Amino acid sequence: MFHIQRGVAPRADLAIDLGTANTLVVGRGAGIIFNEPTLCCFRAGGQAPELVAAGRQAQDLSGRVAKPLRIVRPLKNGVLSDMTAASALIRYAVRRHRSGWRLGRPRALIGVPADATQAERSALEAAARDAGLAEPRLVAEPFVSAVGAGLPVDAPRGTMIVDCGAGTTEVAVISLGGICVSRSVRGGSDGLDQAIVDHLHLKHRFDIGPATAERLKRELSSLLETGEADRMVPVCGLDMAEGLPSTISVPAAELMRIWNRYIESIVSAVRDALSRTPPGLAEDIHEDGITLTGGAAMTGLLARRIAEETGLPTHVAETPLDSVAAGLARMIDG
Ligand SMILES: Nc1ncnc2c1ncn2[C@@H]1O[C@H](COP(=O)(O)OP(=O)(O)OP(=O)(O)O)[C@@H](O)[C@H]1O
Repeated sequence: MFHIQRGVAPRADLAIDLGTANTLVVGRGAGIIFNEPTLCCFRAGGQAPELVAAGRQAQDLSGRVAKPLRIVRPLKNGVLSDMTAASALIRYAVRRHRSGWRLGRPRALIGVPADATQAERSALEAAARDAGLAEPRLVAEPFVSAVGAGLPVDAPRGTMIVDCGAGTTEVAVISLGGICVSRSVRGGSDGLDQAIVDHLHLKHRFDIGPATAERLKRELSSLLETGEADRMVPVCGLDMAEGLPSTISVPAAELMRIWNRYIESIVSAVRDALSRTPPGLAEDIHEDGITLTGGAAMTGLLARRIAEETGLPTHVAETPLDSVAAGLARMIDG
């Protein structure tokens, strides 16, 4: 069982939800003080790469830079893939609010996937220290998002949370302040973007950029949710045969297969977690249902399909994108 370390949280000055797609920083007593994409833009050359932009400014440059500039995603599948970029982003995210803390390095609470390996945890702690934070403490993200969603995590009652992020989907059964069962699917909603890019490239010989893939994914998710799969979706990009910018129309139904694969992997993780849940806690989940958090839960499609496949009531948290940050805020505010 993953138990939260009591007494650690109230001592933190700030808390960080370093997500694959979005990074949020919460200040003690100040709420969310930073909420921007997890992206950096570096200029190569010299001894070390120079940070040119981070967060929203880096996103504005994404898909539009050429050498010596390079867009870097510090995380992949929920865990650090580039220490230098992660540490630069953390430093950037907390810099404006440094004056709010008393002298010294701020102490931080940081969310981490429940199944992160020791090496992945150590890398995150090292990046945080390198960014000027003291005593970084890690907490399991599904637990924190359950706190943020207002679930009764301390009660002697089984609660199931599915945190649907960009890089990882985490399923957890929580009771008495700890995680009893957890399952992870490495590869979250961002995998859909890449699958859409690959599909258009292979089937239509048509290339699109990351911003178009993200927009297309959201548009498709709402069409599929409202049962409008027969609609044609205009896609703007580069026609590879002609070598010219162009617009094509693709039936939403054609991309349904991509969604199905993603949803099936989540449903199978939920089923697996349920099958390993002690019967008493499973009965509680049968009564209370499943709660979804994370940005990918924004589409009702996911909740509907999980409810259909498990027969359990499935709810989306009130502000799914901010659940981890809301949980971190509650923990550091004591
Ligand atoms: N309306 C929507 N429909 C579908 N997907 C959405 C919608 N809104 C946001 N998303 C997706 O949610 C993801 C971002 O969610 P979130 O911020 O919870 O992830 P993260 O915390 O950065 O990732 P992780 O926890 O996996 O490291 C992105 O992949 C984004 O495309």
